[in-house]
Amino acid sequence: MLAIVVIVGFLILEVGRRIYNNKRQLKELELLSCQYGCEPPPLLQNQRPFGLDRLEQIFRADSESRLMELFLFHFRQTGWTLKQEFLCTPAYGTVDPENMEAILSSKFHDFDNGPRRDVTFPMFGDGIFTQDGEPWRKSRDMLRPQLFHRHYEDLEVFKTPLDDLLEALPRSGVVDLQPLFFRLTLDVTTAFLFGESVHSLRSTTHRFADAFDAAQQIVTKRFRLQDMYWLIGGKSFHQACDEVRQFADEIIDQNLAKKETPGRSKFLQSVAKETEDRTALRGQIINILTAGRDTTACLLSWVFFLLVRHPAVMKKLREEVDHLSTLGGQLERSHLRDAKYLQSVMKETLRLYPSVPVNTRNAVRTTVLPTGGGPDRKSPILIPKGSSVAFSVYTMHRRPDLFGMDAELFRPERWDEDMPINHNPIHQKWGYIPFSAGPRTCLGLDFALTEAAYAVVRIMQKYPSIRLPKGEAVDLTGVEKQKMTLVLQIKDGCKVELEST
Ligand code: HEM
Repeated sequence: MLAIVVIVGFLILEVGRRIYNNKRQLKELELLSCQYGCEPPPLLQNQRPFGLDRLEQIFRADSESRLMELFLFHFRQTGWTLKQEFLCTPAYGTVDPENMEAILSSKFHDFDNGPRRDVTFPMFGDGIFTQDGEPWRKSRDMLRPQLFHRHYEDLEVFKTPLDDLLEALPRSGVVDLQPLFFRLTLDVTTAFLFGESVHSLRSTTHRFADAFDAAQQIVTKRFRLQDMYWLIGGKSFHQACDEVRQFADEIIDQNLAKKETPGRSKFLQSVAKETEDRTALRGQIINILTAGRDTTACLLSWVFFLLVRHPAVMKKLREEVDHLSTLGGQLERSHLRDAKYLQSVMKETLRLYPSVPVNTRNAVRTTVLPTGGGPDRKSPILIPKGSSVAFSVYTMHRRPDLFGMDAELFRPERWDEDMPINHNPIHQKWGYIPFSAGPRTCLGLDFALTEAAYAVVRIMQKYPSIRLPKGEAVDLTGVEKQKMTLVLQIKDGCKVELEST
């Protein structure tokens, strides 16, 4: 009896303590709100208790391959910054360049990556992508020089994988380029990191790629559940992660054992020198492999998807590629950078289809974002400690007030015009961020654009005719079916009809 009284008493005290803390926290938040002139952002209305309809909508839109369209609709319906209640937890969303600047740069220290580390750790291990704070800073300082363009200025690292890709393509006929681009970028990235490609374009068995894909698929599902990620895992996940790790270890061992030979990876040797042990080295390598493979494969897939649906753009690009072919000598990175229209085609593709279309950060302390609140949606908003803020670069890149009334159209020429985004320095810097921006901006930006540009040129040089196959759908941009993993893929692939001379 006494025990029951003690337990009940304890429960009453605990509930009282929580109510008191909540009230105190609310009061503190109100005070801060007043101090900074904050007003609440518009609330995405729920139709069902606990925001269950939100979860339902997300699963339905995902199964219909139009998740990005749903997010775009939410922002258009509500405002460029919004709040939503999701399973009793408030969460924020924004596509305002001013807020992006705060989250990614001026208030960088108020945010971290939230559950990202726990969600991905079994697969990625410890590395730049899964770290925050001082360990992240150290990784970034160590990796940045390894990705300088002088390491691939002569394009040598891309050459053999591209030869293999062209070999794998038919002389003429219809082919789905998307899976081949995933193999290409795996071969390029492993060649760069390990000094030795896994040659997935040459072989019929893809042990590493299969394990990598299997583990990554589960990681994607864990991401969806955020704090409840631990519900998904299980034996198959850990098996796939073990295989990724085993494979990485094998290839690292082989490479480190090599003497000074051309096949020896400078990247691996340099990172090994600065890394404490094998586990840390493996972690960094898997992190970069993940960052570099799918993102670039998606860029290439969307480039060709759009080109075959826009013959005038294809024609203009071909003129530039033909001009490059007349230059003679070896193609170099500088030639690709000077190919202005090709650069605009890639820029426009990443505007409409940024490889990382949505991302999140978590507030590590209560903070203020500069805009999105109140009736005019221009007042600062308060972000309480622990809240997540999602940002949809996909939606921001389609804002007509930033890119013009034809923002939904694929038109590379816009990059030579005076777009609304150019009229405000914050918009100009933070309104177009396919590679993110600020202290955590992508370290592989130049590598990726060089790789993709080289692939486009080599493919177009081999095939004077690349067309849309008969029967392939031509939808408005954004209406086609999309597959959202950690990156944005084309659901039905990128089918093109090739014809070589
Ligand atoms: C079209 C291709 C690519 C796109 C669109 C892209 C985009 C991005 C984005 C949006 C981020 C920020 C992620 C975040 O903060 O949550 C990022 C980070 C990163 N990317 Fe890329 N990326 C691409 C290719 C590459 C390649 C090829 C490499 C390396 C070979 C690479 C290495 C990295 C690294 C190391 C980071 C982490 C930076 C940090 O946290 O400090 N990326 N990338």
